[in-house]
Amino acid sequence: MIRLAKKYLVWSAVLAAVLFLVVQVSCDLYLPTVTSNLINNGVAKNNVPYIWSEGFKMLFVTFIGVVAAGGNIYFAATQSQKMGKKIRSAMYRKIMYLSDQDLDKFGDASLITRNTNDVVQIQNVMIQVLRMMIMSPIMLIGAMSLAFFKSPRLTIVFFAALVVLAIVVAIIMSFAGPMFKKLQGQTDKLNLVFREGLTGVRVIRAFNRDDYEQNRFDKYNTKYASTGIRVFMLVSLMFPLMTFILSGTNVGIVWFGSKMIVNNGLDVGNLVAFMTYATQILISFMMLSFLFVFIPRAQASASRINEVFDVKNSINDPKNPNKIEKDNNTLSFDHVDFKYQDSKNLSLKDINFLAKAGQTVAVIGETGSGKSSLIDLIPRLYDVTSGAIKINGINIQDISQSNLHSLISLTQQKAVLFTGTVKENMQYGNENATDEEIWHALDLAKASDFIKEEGGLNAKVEQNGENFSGGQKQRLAIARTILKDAAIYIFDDSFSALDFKTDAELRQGLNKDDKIKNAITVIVAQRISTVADADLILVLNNGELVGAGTHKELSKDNPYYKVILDSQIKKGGSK
Ligand SMILES: Nc1ncnc2c1ncn2[C@@H]1O[C@H](COP(=O)(O)OP(=O)(O)OP(=O)(O)O)[C@@H](O)[C@H]1O
Repeated sequence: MIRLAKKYLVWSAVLAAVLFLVVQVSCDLYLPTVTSNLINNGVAKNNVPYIWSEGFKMLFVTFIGVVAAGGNIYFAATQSQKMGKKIRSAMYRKIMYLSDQDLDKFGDASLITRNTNDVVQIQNVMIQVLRMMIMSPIMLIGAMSLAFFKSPRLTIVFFAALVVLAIVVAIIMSFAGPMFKKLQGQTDKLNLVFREGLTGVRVIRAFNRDDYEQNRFDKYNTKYASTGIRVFMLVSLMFPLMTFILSGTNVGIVWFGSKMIVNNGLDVGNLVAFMTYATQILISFMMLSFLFVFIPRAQASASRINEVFDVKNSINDPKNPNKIEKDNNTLSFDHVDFKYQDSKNLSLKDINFLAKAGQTVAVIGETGSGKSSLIDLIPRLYDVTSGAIKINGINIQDISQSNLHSLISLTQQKAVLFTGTVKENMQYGNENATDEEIWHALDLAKASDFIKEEGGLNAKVEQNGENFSGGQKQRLAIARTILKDAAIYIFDDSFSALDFKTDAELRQGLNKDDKIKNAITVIVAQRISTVADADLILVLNNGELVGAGTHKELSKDNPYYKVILDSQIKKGGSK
């Protein structure tokens, strides 16, 4: 947590919070002395003018104390909130730059918990640190010295109380600390199950697994709740125990104090002041102990946040990058092997091919054969395990990622749309695109008809594009891809949600478009009809390239391609 505080707190504001606090504590510590004087020299001696002057002094000191407390709360609250804001943005920025490989290590649910719940834990503790953690020690030392000054013998009473209090706090903390850590881990699991349930709600209903999922959620929810109940019960125990100790201390002070008034000539005013100091000391100690209960919880959150900040991006830019311009480009795979981090086997083995500007490369193969993996390597969502991917003969690892991404336009298997308008979604592809260009892209993607019906470019796109059908979402994603002026257009199984007629019309349209005609197009598909026109068809089987050629060549003598072809002819789905 210190590391996060060092980086994200503004030290001048922290200093201001401390200064206000010092003023507040000084006022709080001075008040019992004024009270004591008022009783000893005013009330006891019936000196009314003195009572008035000390009374005004008390009011003035209280007013200054309240103003200083306000100042401290202002700086403590704004600093802790701003710290939270900065951590959230920094973590979001970090996550945006991490490769898929790095993100896979955490999982979505955990990253969301870290960026919300964990940051809130730190914010909550930080405001207390900027108040209590600074106030309590000053108050403790100040009140102890002043109380000792008033009556050294009576201090023995609250020293005894402090020892009892310390033992109680130590016992409670030793149990509560690990439980708070456990609670954070359980929050992660709860969020994971909740998120899975939410995204898979249709599947759950279709398979009638509502009860099963409900039970699964309840299991984690119960675990979370029971840890929560145990830890908060434990922490709540501190209140009655401390009140008991506090009251006992006051009884002790009054007991011994009254004897000392009779036998040793202790002033009544000094006894009253002493009791106030004793209360201040015990309350400061209580506050400090509470903080020490909550700090381990925030510390656990801070470690989880730091884990994200500490991840070294496995995909980096070179020190002296080459530059590739968008002009008559080539794309080649040169003995490419690829293995996912946690996987034992290679997902792609020795892939070689070359595509030139104006050509369409299609990738076909059965489920799990490595088609998406091959596509994901081109924009460096993952890096090759060995071999090289080259554009214009230059290894893509030798150019900057921004240069690489400027050359590529991609539609992924699952169409992703953002909340906003159709126009805003389209401008992801090209932020300067005119309405005319957007309509042209929508026309090509066979999306203009339903967008007109929805009310045009300002039609709303809801969360995850849920106000559009699967096929409509795909077409919008395709339109966005087309809108970008790129050297390589990639469509990962993007045509599968389209009917045969739309699929054929859309591809014909693409072939006529000036931008796409002169670029390299890479299409992943399951249907022979989608790939048949391609200049080069790559057939993948179990991560290996088992065929490369045109439809004519492959249908003649490639057994793998023929199996796919035959299966689709039988289903009546061939060209
Ligand atoms: N993130 C991942 N981590 C580990 N293994 C993965 C990951 N993604 C895919 N794989 C594995 O890599 C292999 C190739 O998967 P890939 O998604 O590339 O196949 P695909 O041909 O695109 O399949 P589909 O047609 O079903 O989309 C599969 O064996 C799969 O289990």
